Amino acid sequence: MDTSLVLWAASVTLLATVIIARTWGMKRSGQRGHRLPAGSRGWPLVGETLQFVSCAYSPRPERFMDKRTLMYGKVFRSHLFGSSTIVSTDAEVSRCILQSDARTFVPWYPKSLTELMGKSSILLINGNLQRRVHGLIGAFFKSSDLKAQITRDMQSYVQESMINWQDDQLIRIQDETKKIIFQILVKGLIGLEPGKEMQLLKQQFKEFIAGLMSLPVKLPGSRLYRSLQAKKKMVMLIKSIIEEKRKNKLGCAPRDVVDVLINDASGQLTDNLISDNMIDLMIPAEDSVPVLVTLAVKYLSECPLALQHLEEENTRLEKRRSMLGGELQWADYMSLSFTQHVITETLRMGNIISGIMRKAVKDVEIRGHLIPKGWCVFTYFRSVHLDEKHYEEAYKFNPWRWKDKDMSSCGFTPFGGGQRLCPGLDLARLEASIFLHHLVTNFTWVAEEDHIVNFPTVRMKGGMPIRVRRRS
Ligand code: HEM
Repeated sequence: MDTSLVLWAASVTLLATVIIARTWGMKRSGQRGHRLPAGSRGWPLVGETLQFVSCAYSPRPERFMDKRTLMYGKVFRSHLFGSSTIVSTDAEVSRCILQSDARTFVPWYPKSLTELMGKSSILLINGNLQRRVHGLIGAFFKSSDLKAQITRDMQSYVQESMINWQDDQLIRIQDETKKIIFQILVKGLIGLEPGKEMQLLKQQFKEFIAGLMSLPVKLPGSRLYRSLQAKKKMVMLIKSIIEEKRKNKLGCAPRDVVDVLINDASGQLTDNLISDNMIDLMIPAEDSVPVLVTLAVKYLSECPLALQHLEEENTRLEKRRSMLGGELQWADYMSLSFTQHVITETLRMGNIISGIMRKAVKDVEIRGHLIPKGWCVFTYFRSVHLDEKHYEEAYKFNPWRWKDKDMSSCGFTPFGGGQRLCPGLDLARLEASIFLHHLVTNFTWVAEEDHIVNFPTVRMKGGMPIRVRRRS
C-alpha cells in the first residue's frame, strides 16, 4: 500500500480516537458541566499505587499529594489499590464527603480487611443499623458511669505498670501503653478482667490483626486464613460471655458495651452481630490510642518547653489531689487545658488515621467536582493538617497554637466526622491524659533515637524507647 495512504489512515484513526475520547470525557464530566477532576490513571492495573506506597513509607507521605495538588489542584483523580479514585486534600470537599450518608457514599476498605471484619461490622454497615449501633456505643462511651470506671481502671493499670519501672531502665512507651490500653478496652467492651481469658484474647487478637493488610487469599495456611481462625476463637469466647450475661441479667446499669447492646429492644442486634462487632471495635481502638501516647512522648521529648509546661500543669493538679485526698476524676483530667492542647497537636502532627476511603454509590457532584458512581474517594486529612494556610509553621510541634484556635474551623478531623465520627474520641483523650499525667508527675526521662513509620499504620520503629528516672 502507498505510504501516504497508510499515514492518512493512521491520522484519521488517531483523530477519531481523540474525538471519541473527548466526547466520552465530556459525558463523564456529567450533566450541568460538572467536571471529573484532572489527574492521571498511572500505569495499567497498578495505577499510581507504587508511587503512593513509596511516598507513604517515607517521612513525608503527603508528598504524593503535594506533587499532584500543584499539577491538578486540591481535588484530583488517580488510580489506587485497584480502584479509580478521587483524592481530596481540600478541607471543604472532605467535610462534605464525611457529612454524606449511605445514599451517596459507603465505606471502602481493602479486601483482606472486609473479609476479616465480616458483613455486619460497624465499620461496614450502613443506614439504620449503623446509626443504631453507633448511637448506642457513642452514648455509652459518653456516659459518666463509664468515664468514672475507665478513669479508675486506667489509673490503677498505669500505676501497676509504672511501679515496676527502675531508675535508668529502658521503657518502650508503645509496648507499655499497648498492654494497658488493651486491658482497658476489653474491660469496657466485654467486661473481662485481666487473667487467663484476657491473655487468650490478646494472643488471638494479635494473630487476627496480622492479617488485616494481607493478600485476600483464604486457603488453609495463608495469613488471612489464620487470622479468620483466630477471629472464630475470639467470637466463641465472647459468645460464651454474652450467654452468661443473658442468664444473669439483673437489670442493673450497663457496665460494658455488651451490656448495652444486649439490652437493646429493637431485636436487630443478634448475638452474632454483637460478638463480631466487639472484635471489630478493637481494630480502630487497640492501636490508635497507644500510638497517640507514644507520639506525644516523642514530640514532647523534642520540645523541652512544652514538656516543662505539661509537667507544671500536671504537678499542680497532683498537689491539689494530695491536699484534698481521694482519686482524680475524669473532669480533673479534662480540666488540664495545656495537656489537652498537647494531645490535639499530637493528633494534628501525627495523623494516626491519615485519611479515609469511601465509595460513591451514584454520580456525586461536590463543589463542582464530579465523583462518578463506583469510584472511590480518599479524603486525605494529613495534607489538610499540615497545610500552612490552616496552620502557621505546620511542621512545628506547637501545642500553644490551640489556645485560641477553634478546632471546628480549621479542617481538623483526626476522628473523622459526620455519622461515622469516632465514638471513642473522648475515651482516647482521657486515656492519653491519664498516662501522660502519671508519666510526667512520677518520672523524668531521656529519649533514645527512634523515628516514625507512616505505613501501613503510623507507629514508632523502635517503640519509642526512653530511659526513665523516678522523681524524688
Ligand atoms: C487516637 C485514637 C483514635 C483515632 C485517631 C480514631 C480515629 C477514627 C476515625 C478517623 C474514624 C472515622 C472512620 C470513618 O469515617 O470511616 C473512627 C471511627 C471509629 N472509631 Fe475511632 N479513633 C480513635 C480511637 C477510638 C477508640 C478508643 C474507639 C473505641 C473503643 C474507637 C472506635 C471507633 C469506631 C467504632 C468507629 C466506627 C464508627 C462508625 O463507622 O460508625 N476509636 N475513628
